[in-house]
Amino acid sequence: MPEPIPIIDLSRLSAGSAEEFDKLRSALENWNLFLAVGHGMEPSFLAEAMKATREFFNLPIEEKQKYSNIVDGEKMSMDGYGNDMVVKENQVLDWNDRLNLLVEPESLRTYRLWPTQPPSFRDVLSEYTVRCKAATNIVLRNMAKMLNLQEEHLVNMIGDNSITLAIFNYYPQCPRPDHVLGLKAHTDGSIITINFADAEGLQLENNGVWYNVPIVPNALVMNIGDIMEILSNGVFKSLVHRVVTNAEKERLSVVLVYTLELETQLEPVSELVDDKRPARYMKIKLNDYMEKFLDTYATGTLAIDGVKIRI
Ligand SMILES: O=C(O)CCC(=O)C(=O)O
Ligand SMILES: [Fe+2]
Repeated sequence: MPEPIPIIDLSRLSAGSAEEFDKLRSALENWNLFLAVGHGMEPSFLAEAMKATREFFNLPIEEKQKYSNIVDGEKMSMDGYGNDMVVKENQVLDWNDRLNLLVEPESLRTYRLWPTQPPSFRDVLSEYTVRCKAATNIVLRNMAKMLNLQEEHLVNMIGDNSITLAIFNYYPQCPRPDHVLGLKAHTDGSIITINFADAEGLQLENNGVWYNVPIVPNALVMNIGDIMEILSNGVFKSLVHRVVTNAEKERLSVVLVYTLELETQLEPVSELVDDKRPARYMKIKLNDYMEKFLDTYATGTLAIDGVKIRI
């Protein structure tokens, strides 16, 4: 049994604590994930964000459909309310209901798809976006140090046009939790992902074993995504995770997925490639990677496996 999933205090990290830095390093090495406290968001603010999410999903279906992700009756857009795009005959569907909203860059927000009910939803999401960014930047500065890069290297890669997606997940009670997953096993197409959930259900894979990610009040779950694995030339690994269903309880999660500009050529940072450690991932435009990502997600395979260079 490995050590328990570590809880990292971001305020200690930003104050330069060497002990917290080592703890974060070991969390990332052993789990590809950690729980973050000291992120500066008051419990009352997090409760408000969760309440707004719950109130949205509690709306009548006709109300939620106003934000549907279906364009012209058939195509699905990245933004909006609805389930996964069904793109394959053999697709395994998830037991969940989702709302996806692009939150950054602000110029690309589709406010038409931002719920007006509950009335607090928009403001809470805008504030949540700003406050999570501060938490993410603390972690990215420390991860850059671990890679022997300049402290701002990763923070600076997230430019003004980088895409951040908010994903609101609702998992209804499920009569047969032994038969269906809330979300099938996957990695995130992110640099880093921040997840705030109201109940257990998230599981991570570590050396072929599934572990429950505990709920620690007011802690955020932060995990490594595919983009970070590629940028770091495999030093950091993208987290394989899934969500199980529950017969008695419904569950909600609010997830922020940080990516780059869609035109970015994804490849390992040049400082991390040399003769001793050649590039382990193929070069690919983020846009193209995202397309592969949706395709592989649908069939339950991993996009990251498709860009690994076998050495
Ligand atoms: O609901 C959760 O806790 C996880 C959601 C997730 O993994 C995702 O939206 O990518
Ligand atoms: Fe995920």
